[in-house]
Amino acid sequence: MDKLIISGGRALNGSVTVSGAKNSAVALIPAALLADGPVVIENLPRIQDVQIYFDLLREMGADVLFEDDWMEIDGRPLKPMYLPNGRVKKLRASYYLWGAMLGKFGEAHVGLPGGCDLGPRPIDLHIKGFEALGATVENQNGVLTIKAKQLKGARIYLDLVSVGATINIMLAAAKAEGVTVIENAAREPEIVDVATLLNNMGANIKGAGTDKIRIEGVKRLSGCRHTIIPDRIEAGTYMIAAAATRGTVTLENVIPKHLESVTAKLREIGVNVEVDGDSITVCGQEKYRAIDVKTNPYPGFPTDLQQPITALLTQAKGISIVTDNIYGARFRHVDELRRMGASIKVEGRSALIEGGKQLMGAKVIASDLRAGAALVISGLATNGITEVDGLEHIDRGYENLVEKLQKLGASIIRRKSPESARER
Ligand SMILES: CC(=O)N[C@H]1[C@@H](OP(=O)(O)OP(=O)(O)OC[C@H]2O[C@@H](n3ccc(=O)[nH]c3=O)[C@H](O)[C@@H]2O)O[C@H](CO)[C@@H](O)[C@@H]1O
Ligand SMILES: C=C(OP(=O)(O)O)C(=O)O
Repeated sequence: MDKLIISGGRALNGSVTVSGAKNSAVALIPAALLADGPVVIENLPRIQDVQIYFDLLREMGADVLFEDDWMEIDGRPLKPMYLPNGRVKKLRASYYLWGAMLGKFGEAHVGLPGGCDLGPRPIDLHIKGFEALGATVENQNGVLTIKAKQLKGARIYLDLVSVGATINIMLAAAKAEGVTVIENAAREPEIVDVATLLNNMGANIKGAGTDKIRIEGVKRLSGCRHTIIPDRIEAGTYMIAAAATRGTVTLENVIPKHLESVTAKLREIGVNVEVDGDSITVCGQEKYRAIDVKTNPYPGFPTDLQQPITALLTQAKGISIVTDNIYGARFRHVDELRRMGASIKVEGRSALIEGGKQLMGAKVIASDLRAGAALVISGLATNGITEVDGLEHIDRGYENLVEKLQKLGASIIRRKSPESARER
């Protein structure tokens, strides 16, 4: 397997352009299948999750072209085929094929998804949503068969705020008969992005970005062009990396509003953050304060930056408490940070970090995407050599990570395994 080799202790300096959002991309691609015509999606990140989706669409028989940062998708040749596992297990967002196929054909046969192992990731709310729209849902050996003669709009209250369930219901309801109202909907920017695409395709969706979304079903959706929003999680990762290495980094192509919770928490730690139009400059400082961080649905602090900010807080003198209210077991990075000398205790859904100790380079393994980001940040900020294994997780969500960090002055290389060197 490939590894990252980081020679840490150098400040990151310069500017970095943020890519299109992973969690939008992987929802917009299946959404495009609902159109009776070609949809062009621009600003797509070149990441593994997008590549897997591209391969999946080809496997399903869609006409699809993927060049540079855009993809043209024509779902007209598609048939409601059986997708039990294989690629659908390689990413979380294959769950959107349930909503997209159900909305398009009135039936879907798609296996349970994969994605980051963050502890239990139930799908009961997705099922509840499809059933409320009049579908039957059967789980046969890990494959969901979802069917409806005619999807009918309904009022659906989500017991928990769920990004995936909110988007899946929007996909299924866009062409349903009548009006669907999602209450306690997720408000993440990626939901607004998906609603924007669907509306450009001819859907009638109001309220995306609030906790009440109203979808009036339409008969037909057509092709259009859409540009993906910037990835707030990628941006947040570089903001935290700049702070951890005491560098000065400007992030270009961001929507600062999407990063307000991150900006607020970095300022509380003592990092200087300046916002200017669609760029943010982060200026690291010598000394940091220990703080508490609680993850919550948007606009709260994102769980996807919980692991990276934990890495930064190992440098803040005192005790910080990081609580993950979304994924209470998302702490597999902690053992690896301990290997680097961090003093962190996990109690329930919180990590207690005794910061201010000098970390050291070590051989560590990324157990999931953002654990990988946390380990890279620690490696960059720590004197000595850090080797990060488990790159298949990092590749799922960060476009050109090594190149972007090298441009900021980091000493980081990807060492190819003999197998992957042979493949090239
Ligand atoms: C592809 C994608 O967009 N992934 C994101 C999405 O994941 P994902 O869509 O899987 O996460 P959800 O927003 O659905 O999960 C939020 C919470 O609801 C719970 N839940 C969810 C669905 C369900 O049917 N039942 C249930 O109990 C989950 O266990 C979790 O505690 O949102 C997460 C929370 O912001 C992010 O970490 C992921 O990066
Ligand atoms: C958890 C994440 O992704 P996924 O839901 O795709 O596994 C993530 O992006 O941090």
